[in-house]
Amino acid sequence: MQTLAVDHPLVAHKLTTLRDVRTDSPTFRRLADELVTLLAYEATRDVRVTDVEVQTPVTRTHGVQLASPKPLVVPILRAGLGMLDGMTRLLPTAEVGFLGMVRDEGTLQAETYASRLPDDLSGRQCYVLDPMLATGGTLAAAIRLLLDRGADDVTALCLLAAPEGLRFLEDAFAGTRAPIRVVTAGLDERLNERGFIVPGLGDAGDRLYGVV
Ligand SMILES: O=P(O)(O)OC[C@H]1O[C@H](OP(=O)(O)OP(=O)(O)O)[C@H](O)[C@@H]1O
Ligand SMILES: O=c1cc[nH]c(=O)[nH]1
Ligand SMILES: [Mg+2]
Repeated sequence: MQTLAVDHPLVAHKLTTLRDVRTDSPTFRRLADELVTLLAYEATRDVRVTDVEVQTPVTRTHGVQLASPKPLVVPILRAGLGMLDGMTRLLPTAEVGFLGMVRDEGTLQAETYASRLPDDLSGRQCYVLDPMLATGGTLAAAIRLLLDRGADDVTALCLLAAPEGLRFLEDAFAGTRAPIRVVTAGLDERLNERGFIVPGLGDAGDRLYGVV
């Protein structure tokens, strides 16, 4: 597994405001959206393309276009929905699948309550969106679902990742043939006793959409 923490002053600036407890939901949503577009630039570095010819007003030349089959973007509900527009802005032709997952705040185990994905993901590059990689249980279950359907390349985009979660994913997918990458805007210190990322930004779903 490869991990990339995007090191860029604009990313750091937006992430700092996102963390701030005083940032309200509308601002949080806008910043999350902007951050994803910056992360997506790095996360799609290996997106598959094919060579094409293009006629400019001056001459014919060579270029590329996104290859088939189209990439699949998979936001993990609820908080991952806040990253979808920022991603599809950069990859407008991608298809979108959905996974609904919730972590039991007592046991920290992830449960899948909704799944709307193509049955066959053979040869598909998949981009999973989830702002928080904490214990890694949610993301590991999501990546496993995609690999089981044949995905051969999975990149997760996270706003924050904890070292514990990254280690969990490393162990879970050690020896997996398909490339697996995590691209994050911030690599935080640790998890606290409630499984929250420290310093973190709190509950991403609540900050985006309100406390449920
Ligand atoms: O790495 P983990 O320990 O599994 O935790 C991370 C998960 O927890 C949060 O979702 P939550 O369960 O709060 O659902 P929500 O998006 O509906 O708020 C977050 O959005 C991740 O999906
Ligand atoms: O810090 C955390 C951990 C899990 N889920 C969140 O939304 N925040
Ligand atoms: Mg939540």
